[in-house]
Amino acid sequence: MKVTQALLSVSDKTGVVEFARELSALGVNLLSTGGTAKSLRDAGLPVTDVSDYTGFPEMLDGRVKTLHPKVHGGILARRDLPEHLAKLDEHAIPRIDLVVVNLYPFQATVAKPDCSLEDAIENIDIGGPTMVRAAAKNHGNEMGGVGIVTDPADYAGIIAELKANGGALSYKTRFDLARSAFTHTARYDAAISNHLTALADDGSKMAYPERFQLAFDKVQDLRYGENPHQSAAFYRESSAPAGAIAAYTQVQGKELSYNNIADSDAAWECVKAFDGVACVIVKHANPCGVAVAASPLEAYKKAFSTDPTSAFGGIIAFNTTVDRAAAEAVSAQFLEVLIAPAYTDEALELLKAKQNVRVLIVPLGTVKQPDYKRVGGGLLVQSADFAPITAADLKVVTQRAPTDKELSDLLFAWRVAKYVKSNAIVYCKDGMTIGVGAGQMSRVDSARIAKIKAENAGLVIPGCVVASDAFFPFRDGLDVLAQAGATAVIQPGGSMRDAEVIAAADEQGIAMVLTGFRHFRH
Ligand SMILES: NC(=O)c1ncn([C@@H]2O[C@H](COP(=O)(O)O)[C@@H](O)[C@H]2O)c1NC=O
Repeated sequence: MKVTQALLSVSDKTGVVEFARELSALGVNLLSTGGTAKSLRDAGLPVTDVSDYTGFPEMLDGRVKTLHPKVHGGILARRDLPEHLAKLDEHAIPRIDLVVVNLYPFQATVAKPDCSLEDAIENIDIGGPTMVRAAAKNHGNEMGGVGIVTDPADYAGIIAELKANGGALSYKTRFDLARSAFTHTARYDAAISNHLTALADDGSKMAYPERFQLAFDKVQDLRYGENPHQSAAFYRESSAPAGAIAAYTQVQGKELSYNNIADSDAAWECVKAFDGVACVIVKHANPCGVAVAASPLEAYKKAFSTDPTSAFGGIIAFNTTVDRAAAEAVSAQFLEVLIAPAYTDEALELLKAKQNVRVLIVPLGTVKQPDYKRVGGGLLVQSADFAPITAADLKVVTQRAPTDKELSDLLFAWRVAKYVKSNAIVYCKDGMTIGVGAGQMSRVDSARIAKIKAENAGLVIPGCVVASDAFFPFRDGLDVLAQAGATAVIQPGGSMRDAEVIAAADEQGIAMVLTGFRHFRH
């Protein structure tokens, strides 16, 4: 069924004039509301104001514009039911076959820090969603129906199809548009609900709404989940920030798996924590090698040497452009995923020889999103673990203060510890990890494991520094580090036995600094 009449009513007027011009050239009659009609008329297009069409003025400050039977009858009449079409004739209501609507900018309005409740309420669109839902519901069938366009990005495709299809939209297109339209209004209402249910009785905004709606779009089905007997898919937030792993572009390699994406996130978040050139190798969501250096090649070599055994099959991330030398070096090991903000052409050329390696480009950027964790029947939500620290924030509690070199390694170790699952103990020296103890139920065991791993890798522990993601509950963990030859420790402090732990450090000539906060990661 040919599109004969379109109603255009948009807040975001991007591209609407060009779109309407094409529609008009295709012989489509244009109806429009105040501001949109003005834009079209100013561009010289023939347009009828909805108020002239219905015989009713826009009223109540725009609260009532399109809410009229002549509009909604024209949209909602089923094209396949003669009695519906007869009813339209009886009341002299022409069909509206295409509805082009996007809504008052509620999300942008409430994102403003000084947004009042009155402002928010006035930006709740009523007539728009009513038309969107009506048109989406009546997308129809093969006999005909209404097209509903809510996204300016769809304008070009619609015009192309109308031109190719004798001025009609296929059922498939109308159905696809209807699904997008219902998503559009669902997300709009979700934003309203999230905003209004976060308002406390005194009008202040609570951090977490009483009712919480989330919006995600499927990127892809995954072959399986964490294990092959689990099904899985990957979803991206509808407003995923730049800098997040979800913003990846895959340049080559096999399809990403569930574990690849989870580990890539861990590697990417960790590598972005460093200002200088850094490389992070992750296995099972834990860094097994982290280093900073003058070049990506050197950073990789240092990171790899922390734990060559675990690096096998790892995820490798750089916070800088991967050049030919670094690409060549990483290609020499078995790796699952390589992540970086950019690659030189030479590096990409070289990586082509390893077609199984998944190569991702992700733009750099700090992500401070809330963190969600599913538990049986519920969702834990918390703010991001974002707590930058400098040397000036540290409190020296031992007789000996760390040297400048120790201090620099301590800050490096603390940054790494944030990304290691608790209990985390990280031995570091010269801007690289020496041994990583991760995910242990006891801190002293983590200290022992990190030491064993350093020894297994043939690395020299004496002279290294150590970060502990949370306080030492007893002196035993500290004693393990001291006996291994560590010379300085960074930890939050705050244990009932801090005095005992500090005394143990003093006994063994260790310099200890406290951060005052911890970095649990479960
Ligand atoms: N009240 C109504 O009948 C009504 N009909 C359409 N709107 C909205 O008015 C906006 C367009 O207005 P204008 O064309 O005047 O710039 C669109 O976002 C549309 O969703 C309405 N506004 C709000 O509810």
